[in-house]
Amino acid sequence: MNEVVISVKNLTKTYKIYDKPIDRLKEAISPIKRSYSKEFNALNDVSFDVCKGDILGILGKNGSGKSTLLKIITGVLNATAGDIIKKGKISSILELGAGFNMEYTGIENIFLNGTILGYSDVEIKNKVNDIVNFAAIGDFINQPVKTYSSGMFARLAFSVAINVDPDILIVDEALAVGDLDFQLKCMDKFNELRDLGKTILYVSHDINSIKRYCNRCIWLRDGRLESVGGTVTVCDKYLDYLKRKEIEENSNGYVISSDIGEINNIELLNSKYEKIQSINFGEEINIKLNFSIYKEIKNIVIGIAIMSIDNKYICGLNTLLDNFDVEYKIGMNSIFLHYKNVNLLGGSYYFDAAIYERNAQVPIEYRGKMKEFFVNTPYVGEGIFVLEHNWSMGREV
Ligand SMILES: Nc1ncnc2c1ncn2[C@@H]1O[C@H](COP(=O)(O)OP(=O)(O)OP(=O)(O)O)[C@@H](O)[C@H]1O
Repeated sequence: MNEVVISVKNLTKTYKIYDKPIDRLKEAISPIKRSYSKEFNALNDVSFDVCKGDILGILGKNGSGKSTLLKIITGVLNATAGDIIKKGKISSILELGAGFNMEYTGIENIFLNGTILGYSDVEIKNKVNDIVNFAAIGDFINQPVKTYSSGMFARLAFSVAINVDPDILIVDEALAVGDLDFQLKCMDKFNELRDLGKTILYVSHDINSIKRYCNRCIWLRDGRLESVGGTVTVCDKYLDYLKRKEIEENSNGYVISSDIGEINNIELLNSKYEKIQSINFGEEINIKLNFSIYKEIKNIVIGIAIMSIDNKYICGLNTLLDNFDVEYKIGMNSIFLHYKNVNLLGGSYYFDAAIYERNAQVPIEYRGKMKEFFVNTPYVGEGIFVLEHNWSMGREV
């Protein structure tokens, strides 16, 4: 069991919200202590642990409470309730240069920040050269920071945060500071800290970068901890949630029906024809579609499509395209569709199913979003699916 370096227990942060600015004053001077505010929980009973060496990704939409959580962890904000236990020096790139004094020179600010972090003068002197070289802002290092451009300011602040040898580093989307050279240096430093086994808390809206760097994730939703666990699982759940939010409610279950036939249900089966609830990446599966035909009709076509939950058309197959004759009888029928390798990337998808007349033009019955399924995928690629592939250097395969 790894050593826990941050333990967050039942953390709640409550703000008072006022409809009008004047209400704040009215409340402050009300002789009968009348309330003019509503309470709002930016964080609501959040608990999780971070272990030494974890790179914890923090996911959540705008306003979900990520910065509030990080500010409480770094100590610039107090919680309303709950506890945090922290072990080690925390350096944060959360509010770049928040601890800087604008009248001081760059060098003086390096000492100021180092002292705030608890380093002695001698320890800071040993780090100054690294910080100055990393920031690479030339002679400006001896000028007051109020004369800096915003880019220079960010470079120095970033350089201090990342070079002070923290035990725990908090990075908030800020790795994209400065020009390409500086970004590459930052990424190298980030990798170096990771390889040294430092603990990193990383907030980003770029889910692929979270998947690339983090081993664990938390997802905050409206101030509550919605999910905590392995990166791929939490990211895929979060992506599903984002996609679902995007699609309109009324796009659920598009149906066309007639009295000629009916689609009864779809079953998801593994290669041994046993029922399954979810699919593992690359798995061989079978789909059993049960349908009924009530009236004689010349030839029918069966179609099954896979749609992503944000309604992208992933793969549509039908018996006409595959030259497969559907030999139906009046009454209940079953047809099987065999997929060899389901190389879909992780997340939720739907099956649409349809019965068409012989030209696959007119639907006898169409059932949209008929069955939802989930694909479990390790982090093997980005996008929607992974084509079978291999790499080679300097020669054709
Ligand atoms: N001082 C404050 N008074 C009232 N509400 C606040 C205050 N500070 C933050 N909030 C609210 O708390 C919620 C959480 O804010 P927070 O900045 O933590 O979100 P976030 O997840 O970091 O968002 P983003 O991704 O946009 O940075 C938001 O609804 C925000 O409006």
